Amino acid sequence: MSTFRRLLGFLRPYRTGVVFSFALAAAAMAATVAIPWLTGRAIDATRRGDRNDLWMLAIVVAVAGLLRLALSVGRRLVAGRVSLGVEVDLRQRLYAHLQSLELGFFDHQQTGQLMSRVTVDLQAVRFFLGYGLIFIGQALFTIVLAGIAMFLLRPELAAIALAPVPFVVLVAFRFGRRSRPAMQEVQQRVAELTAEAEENVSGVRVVKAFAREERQLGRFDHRVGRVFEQSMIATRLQAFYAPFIGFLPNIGLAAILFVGGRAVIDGTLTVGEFTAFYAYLLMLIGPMRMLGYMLGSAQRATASGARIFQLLDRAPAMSVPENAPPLPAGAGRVELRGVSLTFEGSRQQALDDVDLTVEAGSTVALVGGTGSGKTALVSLLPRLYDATAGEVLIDGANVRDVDPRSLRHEIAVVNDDPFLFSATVHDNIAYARPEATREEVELAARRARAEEFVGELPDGYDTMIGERGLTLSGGQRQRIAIARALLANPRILVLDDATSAVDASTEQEIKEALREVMAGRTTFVIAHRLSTISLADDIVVLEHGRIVARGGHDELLDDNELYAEIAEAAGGRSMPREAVG
Ligand SMILES: Nc1ncnc2c1ncn2[C@@H]1O[C@H](COP(=O)(O)OP(=O)(O)OP(=O)(O)O)[C@@H](O)[C@H]1O
Repeated sequence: MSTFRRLLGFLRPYRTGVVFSFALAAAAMAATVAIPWLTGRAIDATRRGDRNDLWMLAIVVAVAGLLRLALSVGRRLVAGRVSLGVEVDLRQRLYAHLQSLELGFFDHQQTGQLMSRVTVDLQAVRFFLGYGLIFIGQALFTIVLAGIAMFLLRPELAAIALAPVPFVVLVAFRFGRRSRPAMQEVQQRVAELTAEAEENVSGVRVVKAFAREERQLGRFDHRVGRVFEQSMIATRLQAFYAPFIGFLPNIGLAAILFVGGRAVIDGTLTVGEFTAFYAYLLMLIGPMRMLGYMLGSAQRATASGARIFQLLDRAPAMSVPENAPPLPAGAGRVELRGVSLTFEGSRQQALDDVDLTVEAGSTVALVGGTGSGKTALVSLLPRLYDATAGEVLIDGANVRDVDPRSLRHEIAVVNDDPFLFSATVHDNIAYARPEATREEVELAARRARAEEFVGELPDGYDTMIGERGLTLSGGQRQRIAIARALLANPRILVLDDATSAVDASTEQEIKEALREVMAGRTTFVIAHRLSTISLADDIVVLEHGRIVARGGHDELLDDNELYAEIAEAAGGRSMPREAVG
């Protein structure tokens, strides 16, 4: 189905509004078209010296004007409602669709590109659907009505006056064909510009830290230049075609002056009729210009629509069986059977034939060099990614067969660079359980050793945290994230480098608190410090996506060279005391 027809589909819920605004527009135009005819009769009445008729006609013209005013106000109100309604629907649909897409999709997207689609492209579409279409309808209607009025007045003159119309259609068609690809490229470049701006703002710390403002400015200027160049191409097309469409009726005007003027001299046409005719022709110029302009906006909307549909047509890759049951009750036993994972767009396997069973309630540490697949492994548990091969089972249920919401409810992940929302500390901690009481939130914060610094914030738990929590230190953010995970009260807890940014003594405190929380939960710990690894009963060593060893610290030190190396780098060969026993 063509993009244009699909766009029209968005108007379906507003059928009544659309029909109504077209009807109002048509009635307003009928009143407008009546005015030149009435004017013509008034001029003839003047020539006859008929004061009564003149008086009557003046009143009727005023009434027609008032009618037109009322109808136009009504039309604008109804059309505005349709336009804004389409905007709301489109926004909600796009946003709901984005939410339904799997994490892997976002790995390959630039935030700015997505933002541009949900803002710039959406505006173009809603403007056209809400107003543009009605303007086009109104313009066509005026041309048809004025044409009929002219034919009724004088068919042969009308034929001359309307002769340019087929050319107008032809020119408009050519304009459309040339301008659509140009507009599509403009929209694409605007999206690139938005992406650049977004990265500059998000990455402002790095930009400042390396004093690279000028380089960023240079890149931004380059993008701005690209938008300018392409917009100029589109503008040149519009600059030529739109006035040209408006110019064509002027030819008719000249012809009518000549032919009609002669008819008046010959006495076969009254001055009033001639004036009315002339007024009709003038009346055509506006709508024809409007047609040219609106056809441009139709091209823009179609280009934008294509970009929006590209997004809407991207089906979620992660399928969930219909009526999938919730995760069955259990204590959090995890089993990976022959699991492999290759990320989209990657040639290398992140996990290669991994078999791993973690008994309920136990704590396992994953260690390995960077890129060895630790994060990849734990991201399979809440089904953030699907394994390319093999099965992931939690309490005996394949994660692919259960409702992902219930699954994710039971698994909390804390990583090294947690994302916090622009909201209060309380709301950030209570993110997974907004109904949690203040006491529960405070208890979670106490356990995560966040209580003290939260108490020092200006409004305590009600302090607003800046975007992404950037007003807090890395260690503070991690503690809020741990509190958030603890409050969720999950069956399985994943701490992926979750204490990497806190100092050793705070980590020690968090660890003690975690011991208490970890009791009765299955916990995965990814850490580079031996002191954190010591939280685990059991250590799994990963290398190039494969499990190469598993066991206790001492055992692995003796048996596994890679582990011995990692342990050495992580703080020495001997385990901290509290880990023993
Ligand atoms: N979203 C992704 N898309 C494509 N490739 C990815 C993605 N995430 C990770 N990878 C790749 O998969 C491999 C395993 O990555 P993973 O993040 O699991 O490593 P890790 O062991 O957690 O490392 P680190 O200790 O540095 O965090 C790496 O080669 C990485 O480049």
